[in-house]
Amino acid sequence: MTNLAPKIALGSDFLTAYSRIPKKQQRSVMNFVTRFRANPRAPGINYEVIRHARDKNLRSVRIDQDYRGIVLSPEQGDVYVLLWVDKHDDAYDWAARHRCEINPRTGALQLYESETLPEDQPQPAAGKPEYAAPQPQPAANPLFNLDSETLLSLGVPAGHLDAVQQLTSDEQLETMERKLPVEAFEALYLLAAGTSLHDILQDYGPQSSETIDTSDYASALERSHSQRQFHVPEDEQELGRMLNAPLDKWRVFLHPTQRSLVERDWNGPVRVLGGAGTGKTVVAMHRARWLVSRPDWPKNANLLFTTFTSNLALDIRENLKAICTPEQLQRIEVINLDAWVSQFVRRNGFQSRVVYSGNPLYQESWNLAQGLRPSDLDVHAQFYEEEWQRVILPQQVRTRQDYFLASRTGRGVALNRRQRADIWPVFEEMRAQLARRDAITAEDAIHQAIDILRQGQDSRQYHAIVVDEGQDFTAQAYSLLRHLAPEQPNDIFIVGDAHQRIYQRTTSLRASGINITGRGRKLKINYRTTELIRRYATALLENQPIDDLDEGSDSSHDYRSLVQGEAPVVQQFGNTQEETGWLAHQIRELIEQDEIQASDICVVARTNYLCEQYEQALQDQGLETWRLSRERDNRQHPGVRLATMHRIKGLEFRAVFIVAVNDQVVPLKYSGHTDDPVEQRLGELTERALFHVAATRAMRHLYVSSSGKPSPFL
Ligand SMILES: Nc1ncnc2c1ncn2[C@@H]1O[C@H](COP(=O)(O)OP(=O)(O)OP(=O)(O)O)[C@@H](O)[C@H]1O
Repeated sequence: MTNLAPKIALGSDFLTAYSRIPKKQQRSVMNFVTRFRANPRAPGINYEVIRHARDKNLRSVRIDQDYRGIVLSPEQGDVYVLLWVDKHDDAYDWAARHRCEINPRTGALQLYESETLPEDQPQPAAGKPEYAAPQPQPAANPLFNLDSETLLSLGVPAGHLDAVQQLTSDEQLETMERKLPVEAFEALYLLAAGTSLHDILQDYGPQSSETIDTSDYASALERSHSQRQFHVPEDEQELGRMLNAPLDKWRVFLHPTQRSLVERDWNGPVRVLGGAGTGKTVVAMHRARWLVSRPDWPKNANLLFTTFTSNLALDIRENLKAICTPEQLQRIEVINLDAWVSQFVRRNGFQSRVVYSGNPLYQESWNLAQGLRPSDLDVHAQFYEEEWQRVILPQQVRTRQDYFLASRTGRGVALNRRQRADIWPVFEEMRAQLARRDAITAEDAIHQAIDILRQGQDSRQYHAIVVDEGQDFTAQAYSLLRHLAPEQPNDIFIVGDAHQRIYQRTTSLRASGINITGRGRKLKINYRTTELIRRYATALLENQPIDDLDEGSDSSHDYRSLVQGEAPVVQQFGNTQEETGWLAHQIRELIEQDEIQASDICVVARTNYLCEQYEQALQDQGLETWRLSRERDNRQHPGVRLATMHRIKGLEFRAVFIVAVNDQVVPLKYSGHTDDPVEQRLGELTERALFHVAATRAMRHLYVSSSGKPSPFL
């Protein structure tokens, strides 16, 4: 397929190279790219042949006196791909070592390093699966027992088959990373890590049975395997956005497994799982953009993009600006669900304020309701709070009669009918006390919202809904969402990860009327943390029952990071003073030696009180600090960040210090002790999940420290 207008693509590596050159030259590159995009055949653009090039289709172009761009400019077709930019000699050197070609099996446009000259390169017949390159001598204990044909189908270039078949260890494979096309390395890495060949071929192998034309670059650019590395900007605005944030690769380069979730019609609700850092939020944002930019998106219809925490909603609102046009943005309403519910019920005449368990109005009401506890029931005070949270609110038990019928599955203490009758007044009183204060729980407010919708009092509807942090939504919240979007294709798209559930208990989508049968998917590549940090964080939840938001279970055995780096550092100290001394020293080293910005370092503690203490200690040692609040973290603001484990959810930092991981702190010894073994187990799971969330925020460096007796989790 050949388009009439020239096709201009930018490579991901081009943007990385561009981000590294001085600002002044970046301006020249910007001007050049704009001119180039307007007309790549303009007389002022001189394409120079590169001597000793491994790839005969690469040319250099002049940016200014010192800098050169490297462009893939094949003879056939009208396609130009900007691959690299650098100082003159470095650019030529880079160009001499690289190839950019269409893989004859997968059809992906691939960029990789090659040692062979074009004439020495073995050429598999395009698209024909009976490639008969000279079979290399396999190693005695090969890492991969795969024939050439299979390796080609995984995206390994013909010129590297021999080297791959000679590999005998993971370490050797890692040394080949730079030489292999990114997707071929990824496929081999995952294979070596234990993913089945069948699964790898599904994700990385040929995506159709079409015969690949290795000279048709325009078609190659349309394949999702190419689009993780190469992007054709839609217009001048998009080009500007790419060059203004060259390292925010998530804006344009989706992984094929991410893109396959975003750019397609789904015949109903979809649930996407994925460990921390696998790009769930990125996928959810692209999905929202894709939906509202469709030509058939109804005029005046809106998409609801909802989250559990308000902080994440703030971030998403900001980040959507980077990928959406103003018209698309107007169609997307981003709001955390509690805020949405609160606004909705108020608009419909209910003036109650939504309150949570830490709120003084809530606490006052609770204390008064506790006065009605029967004296002869031998249960701990905490039992009532648990009963309220696990039975009364989720099932919307409103009368004594309802309570007799309510399911108490999963509660550790059995209650007979008389006992239920005896304790019911406590909960009735709690609601009455809240009402007296014009307050309502979030759960009751959701119930009210559903009632309003059921009665047709307000007919608010969205054409589609996207949910992030799906693990923290209650069954009732999902019922509400079900009422807010008509059942139709592409109606609800949910991303979540129960390993990170820190606010609620298990959810069942199907029990809330959201049927995802056949539409459950999973993301497996962690883009954020190093593999060793990922493993450490995952081990914190080993052997714990983790659900899939829909009555099934989820495992993390196929979740990986391809980023190499140092192992997490775990340190134990005799007292807090020693720990904070070490902390300040490490932070200084990161800033001075590793050149990490203070604002890219976060110290995390279990409670606000601990955050205050550690903040003071750092300030005493002369370090500037910044406490993360409910506001969006503005990285322009200087200072080492401090946050609780709850607050750091959804964020990421180059270095994370989890401090005071002490006995009685992690897990936090609650003031209200529970006797219920089920509650104890779930409480511990939540504490582990919190620790896991904190650990998975670290991109490159993770430090975990304790003083005094360490946490049993260490
Ligand atoms: N296709 C991509 N290309 C480049 N970077 C990506 C891509 N997808 C995700 N990332 C980056 O990976 C990191 C994690 O992404 P994101 O926050 O969407 O993951 P998540 O699964 O929602 O994480 P968590 O559940 O831990 O909050 C971010 O820095 C994001 O920019």
